[in-house]
Amino acid sequence: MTAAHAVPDAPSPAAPPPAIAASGLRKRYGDVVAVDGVDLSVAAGECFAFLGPNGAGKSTTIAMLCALAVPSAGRVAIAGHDTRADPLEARRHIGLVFQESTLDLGLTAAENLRFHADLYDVPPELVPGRIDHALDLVGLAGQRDRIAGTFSGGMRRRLEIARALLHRPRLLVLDEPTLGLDPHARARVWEHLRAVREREAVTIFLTTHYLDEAEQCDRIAIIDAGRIVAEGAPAALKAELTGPDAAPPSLDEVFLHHTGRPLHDNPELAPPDAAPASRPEAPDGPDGPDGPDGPDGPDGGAESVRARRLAAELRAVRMVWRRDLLHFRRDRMGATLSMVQPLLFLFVLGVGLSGLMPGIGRGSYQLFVFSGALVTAALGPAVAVGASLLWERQNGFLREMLAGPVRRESLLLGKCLGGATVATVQGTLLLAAGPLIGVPADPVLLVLLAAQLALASLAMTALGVLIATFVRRPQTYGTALAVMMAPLTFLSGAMFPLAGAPAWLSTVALADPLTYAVDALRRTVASRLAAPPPHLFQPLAVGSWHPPLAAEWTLLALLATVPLVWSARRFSRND
Ligand SMILES: Nc1ncnc2c1ncn2[C@@H]1O[C@H](COP(=O)(O)OP(=O)(O)OP(=O)(O)O)[C@@H](O)[C@H]1O
Repeated sequence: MTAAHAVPDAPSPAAPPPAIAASGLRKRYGDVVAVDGVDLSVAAGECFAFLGPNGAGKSTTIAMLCALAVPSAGRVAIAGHDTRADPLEARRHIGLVFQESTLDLGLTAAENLRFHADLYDVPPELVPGRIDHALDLVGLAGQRDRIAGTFSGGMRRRLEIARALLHRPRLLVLDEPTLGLDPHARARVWEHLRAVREREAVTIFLTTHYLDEAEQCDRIAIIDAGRIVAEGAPAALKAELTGPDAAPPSLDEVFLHHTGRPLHDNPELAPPDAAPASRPEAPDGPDGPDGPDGPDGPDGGAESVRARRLAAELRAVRMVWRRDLLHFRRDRMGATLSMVQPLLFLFVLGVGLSGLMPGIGRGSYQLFVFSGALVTAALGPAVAVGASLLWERQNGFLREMLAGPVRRESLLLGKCLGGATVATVQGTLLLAAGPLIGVPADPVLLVLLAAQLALASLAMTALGVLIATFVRRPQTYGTALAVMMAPLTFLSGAMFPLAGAPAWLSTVALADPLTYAVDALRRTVASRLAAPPPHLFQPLAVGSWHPPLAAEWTLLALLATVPLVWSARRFSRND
């Protein structure tokens, strides 16, 4: 990957800005200085390899280059865009392939690409052509409708490369693109990277532990203990070691000379038998269905930039929301299981407990617990969003979303709207059981209940997401929920009238957000009943004051927005 992409000695006035211009980059984690004053300049069109032993600072450097970690000192500009001043614009010009897979393994190859296109605001009319082109480029044209989870490791990597190229970035960053692949899969990845190089106007910056891969790049930098210890074309680095006339050493020896240890002291990373295939003929083909820059290139004034960005944020919200709905539609088992508890609540507890309460007919009691069953139906899917955020943050698609050119608030909003929609649908399904227990089949009532469920679902989702921002492991979140769910449901008055409970219990119940959701739904049901038993259907009391229904709605709206804003602030991009 050398001759056709030589680095210019000095930029001419018409030359594009460097793909990467980094100066004095430093990153400190507590006492650890991970990166210690790195300067890098990678020209547009160059292929640049970043080498270093484990822990040298490669991934940290990549995180700073991609505006995913804020440098402790120093600056980075990507294609002329400063990552501090305008991280979103800088990210628009980067296609990033993480070290670990960030595909959504439950979606097809084409769906993964489509969601990426939405995230990066690719004009919708261009998306089908770009998907075909990108899949073709990495040899996956026949696999577009296959679920990504069924792909081999090599195919996943190639799909990630296709995905990273979909928005036509100026810079393709690959963190160990062939780590863990067998020699054949490794050679295939490189074959396609070369095709990318030939056919797309893209700069490639990659880290690798394979020196034969680094050797194919225009330039190499070796980083050790956070500092760049050598930089130059592979041939020049070798020549430096021995002088121009002597037999050139291997890149291994160059690495050993600069770092004091061989790159492959980790046996897992020893060079495999098969080197990547030699450079193939440049494949024929267009720059892509819409030319090298595409029609979504840079455009005019500040107004149009603001409008474009707002549209991009809204599109990202819709993308995250649609993705959650797609998963819900595919997960029939999950949807069915989460209806079991509310049905038990309504038809088993509703019948069983009525016998324990003297003077209460079974029918009345079932009507009474109906609102609690609705909240229970929505609660499961609502709080599952917090868990899914943690799982996806740890090992999945969320990392891809966080690397995108959209604000984290948009991602969280999309996630919360997705969870709230699923929760509302689940609750609304239970509404269908209402007439069986005497809830009037009144369309106005059903619409009112569905609207309240939607608001309550958004509040429960946002509260779950907020809790998720305080814990690191999904398991911890699961434990926290297991501890909290039963008391919160019990205290909400879902099963017994709070008016009849000891004063201290009714006071504690006021701190439970579910109380307001249950009460608002119950009051709405009662408003349509001919003669609701007054001892069961007493509205919530705060001292001697009965807050009006509108106050409960307002509180639920606040319970939705405050945690959402709070979690957005806590939602760090870079861990
Ligand atoms: N979030 C973090 N908190 C504390 N220390 C960190 C963090 N991330 C990285 N480090 C430390 O910074 C140093 C550089 O880590 P980094 O992951 O950048 O190295 P690397 O060259 O990418 O390593 P590898 O080849 O193993 O992926 C290491 O000492 C690492 O332990």
